[in-house]
Amino acid sequence: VRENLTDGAVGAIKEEIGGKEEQVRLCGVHVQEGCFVHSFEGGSLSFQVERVPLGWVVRGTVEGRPGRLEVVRLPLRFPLLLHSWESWGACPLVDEGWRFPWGERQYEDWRYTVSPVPELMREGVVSDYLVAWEHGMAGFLTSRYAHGFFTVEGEELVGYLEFFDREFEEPVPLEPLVVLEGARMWELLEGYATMAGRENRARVPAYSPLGWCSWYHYFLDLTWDEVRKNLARAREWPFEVFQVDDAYEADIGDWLEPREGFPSVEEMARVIKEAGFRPGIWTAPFCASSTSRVFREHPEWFVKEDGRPRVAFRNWDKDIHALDLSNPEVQDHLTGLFSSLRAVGYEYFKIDFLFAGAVPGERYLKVSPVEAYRMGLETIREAVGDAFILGCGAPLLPSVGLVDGMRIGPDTTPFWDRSIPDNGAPAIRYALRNALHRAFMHRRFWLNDPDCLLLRKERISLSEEERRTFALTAGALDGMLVDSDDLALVDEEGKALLHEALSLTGGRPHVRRCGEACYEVISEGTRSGMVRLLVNLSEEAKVVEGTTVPPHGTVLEREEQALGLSRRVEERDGRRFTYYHREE
Ligand SMILES: OCC1=C[C@H](O)[C@H](F)[C@@H](O)[C@H]1O
Repeated sequence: VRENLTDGAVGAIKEEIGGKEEQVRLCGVHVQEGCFVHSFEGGSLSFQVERVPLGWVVRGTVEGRPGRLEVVRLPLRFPLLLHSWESWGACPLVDEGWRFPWGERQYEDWRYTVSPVPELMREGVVSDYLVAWEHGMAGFLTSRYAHGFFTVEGEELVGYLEFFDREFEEPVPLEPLVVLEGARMWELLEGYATMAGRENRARVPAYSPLGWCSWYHYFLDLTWDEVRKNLARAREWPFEVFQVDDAYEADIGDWLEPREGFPSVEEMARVIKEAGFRPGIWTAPFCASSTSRVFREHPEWFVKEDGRPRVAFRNWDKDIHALDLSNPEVQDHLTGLFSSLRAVGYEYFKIDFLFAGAVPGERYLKVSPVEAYRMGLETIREAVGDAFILGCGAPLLPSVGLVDGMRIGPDTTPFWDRSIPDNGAPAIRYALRNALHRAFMHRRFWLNDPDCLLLRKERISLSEEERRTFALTAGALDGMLVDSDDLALVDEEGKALLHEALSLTGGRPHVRRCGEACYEVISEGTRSGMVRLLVNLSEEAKVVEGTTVPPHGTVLEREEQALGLSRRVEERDGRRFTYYHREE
């Protein structure tokens, strides 16, 4: 169905990028195949440039004290797809003159959710890990030592590797960089994600757990009684996982101590398992509040600033500190916590606010924040074995290969957007936009989690159309489907919507932008054959190839009939070949 690029389109693309190639400079060298050495004050970089289909790959090693290393300069073309370093971060398509819409107190209390180098986003435009434009993209394939990002500088896009104050006595691998041009943005992003997924040995579970989560109905007002009520009703639903979210714990950081009114975490797991579900639990494992026992008893375990534990962010009306994940005692603490939770029966771990593990500061080992973060995540991965890990509020590229699912957008909300700025704050509209803009990561990095479905008609300010838009988009994108309602408030229509979303999963989704805040998702091989979903996130109706899509709405076309296609299936060598043909 996805028409190939016509000769004219290829010609136009070549025209657009032709001649700009010599404007691509790598460490100051005009891009060309070969091996190069680039010296900087305090060290040197040896790199090789290799041509690949549609672009270049740069690999190499770096030693000494690189600090913030300029790697590439590219011609600047708007509109730009900007990318943010962690789950909740905004991924907008922007035009010249755009500036990040900082919220009130966001810089003081939340700046490290925006970027590990937030000061840059105050003055200019930063895109973390990758950046893309109509027919091109540039991106780093790994983030093991350094944080890779791009800035807009005059008429150029400049790519950097931030090593913070790290010094390397021996050469270490450079985070490989790819520059791809000559096809549509979404196709290039899929190609990039395939390369990066392989580079990081991505974990992609064969199936996506269907579940229930307490957060988006109860928030911190959850009671054990409400958990048990939903557990009883969940038997009438197709859930496998039943996950208790934030609210059960005595304090942030004291995960094995239940809040008053809750049983032990062991008892919670036993009750959930006895009801026939796979127990899931939420933690923010790299965080501890200033009032927590773990912080009071081990202040030396935390990332410092000028010798004192720094405040990584503020939430829950508290100062939250970040565990120093390079400290062996902290790693032992995390191993003890997660092996205990695994031992009492938890099979699904939603680990949240992970960005805290990568905030800059003074640590036990002289490693970068990125290295420390990966030490902490590797510790949890090893402790839980084959259990499912859902990352959240997580630096994305350093997490590939260590988590099974990943939240790829801001929190959903029981309202559309209430004119909330597009800066990572909770809003279902931007959760959907991120799910569409980051669809290229799905099943290449992990399973994408667009956040929870809201199916209830009461105590919610979403229209039926808006609830349907989220559910069907999550399904068509083959995203994780986790419901978050008081099940007593969900009627048969709501349950049917979950099943309709489920029927759209299992395919290979491709996203194409078809106008301002309007998208086409085509997915082949879903549970209901090929589907095409038009999604309109804007405030006015949009017409896409003759089809009118309502504001905040969708139009779903199923199967080949709706698409004017004939289908032929052939079984050969034990494999099924499905051919779709459009009658001209
Ligand atoms: O505090 C609970 C919580 C915080 C973050 O926003 C997560 F994204 C949201 O899903 C919820 O788990």
